[in-house]
Amino acid sequence: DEECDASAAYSSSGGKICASERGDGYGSHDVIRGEDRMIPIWWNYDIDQLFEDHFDCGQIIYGYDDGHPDDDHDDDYVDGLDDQAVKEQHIKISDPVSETELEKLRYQWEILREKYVREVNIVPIFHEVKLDSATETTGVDGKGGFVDRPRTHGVSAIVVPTRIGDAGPTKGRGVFATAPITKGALVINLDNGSTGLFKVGHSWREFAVSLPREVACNFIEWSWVQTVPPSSVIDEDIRNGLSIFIAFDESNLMNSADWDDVEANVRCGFPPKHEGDDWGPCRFHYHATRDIAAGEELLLNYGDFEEISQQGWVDIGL
Ligand SMILES: C[S@@+](CC[C@H](N)C(=O)[O-])C[C@H]1O[C@@H](n2cnc3c(N)ncnc32)[C@H](O)[C@@H]1O
Repeated sequence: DEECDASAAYSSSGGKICASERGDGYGSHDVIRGEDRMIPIWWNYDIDQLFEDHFDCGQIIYGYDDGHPDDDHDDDYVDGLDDQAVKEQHIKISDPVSETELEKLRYQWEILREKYVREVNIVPIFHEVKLDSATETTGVDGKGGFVDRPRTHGVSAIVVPTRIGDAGPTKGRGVFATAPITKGALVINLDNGSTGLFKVGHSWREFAVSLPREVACNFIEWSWVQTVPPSSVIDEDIRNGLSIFIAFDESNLMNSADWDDVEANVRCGFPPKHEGDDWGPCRFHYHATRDIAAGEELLLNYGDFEEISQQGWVDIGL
């Protein structure tokens, strides 16, 4: 095939990469021509290769495109922010996220939830759909325009009053309290029948590559890997042990405090009854570590539930 030969490159294993479909933002037609079979080029990609090479997410996701496309993107989060600005970021009153952006996010959560229910559903999702009005305009038509579509709501894992706000140029969107939250209060309940789970890295990879580009990039950003401890010796919950999780609501917009060296105000597990005792195990509940004022950003320590090294992704096959 001439078109393929003209632009052919060779993979490290010697297979020819047919790049004729490159540049459409999906890349799912790229194949490595092996001896006698065609393997999609993304087949063995790890999470970073999916994000960078397959979807080129840096071009469309906040915080990555800072004019230094060759930089390791991990450094971009802190580029240009002095320490004081970083420390103050979580208490400043955030700009709201536009209604258009919110509609797009809600629509993307619906796409992910519906696809998960159809194709994976390892833990049954309560697929609650509530119609406010049949005529409300919401959702995108795939070309950036809006189409008429009934407004749907899923259940949210966040159980306190919050809104989505702009958390700053490097962080993207974040979750902000809209009313005071008392120390020890339940903030997030991921045990609410609205959290997806993958046990095998490759099924998560296949799910990701079959999504439209922007949804895929968000899906990759929002997924996390966690080793959940059993609640007792006879607990055989399939969610125990190493899994990839994805929430289908605004809880997946919570940013990390430990990346900015500020104190987290929300923590996975159960607060101790007596000051100074240990927190209970981190499964699916998150509580306020102190009183939180209206306007503050809700911040977790990602390090409390996933390894900072991200070794879990490697262990699960990504
Ligand atoms: C679970 S999402 C959080 C929501 C994300 N801000 C958004 O708008 O979609 C995780 C991603 O948020 C960003 N993030 C979270 N905490 C951050 C921080 N402290 N500084 C910079 N970026 C952060 C990173 O891009 C990370 O991969």
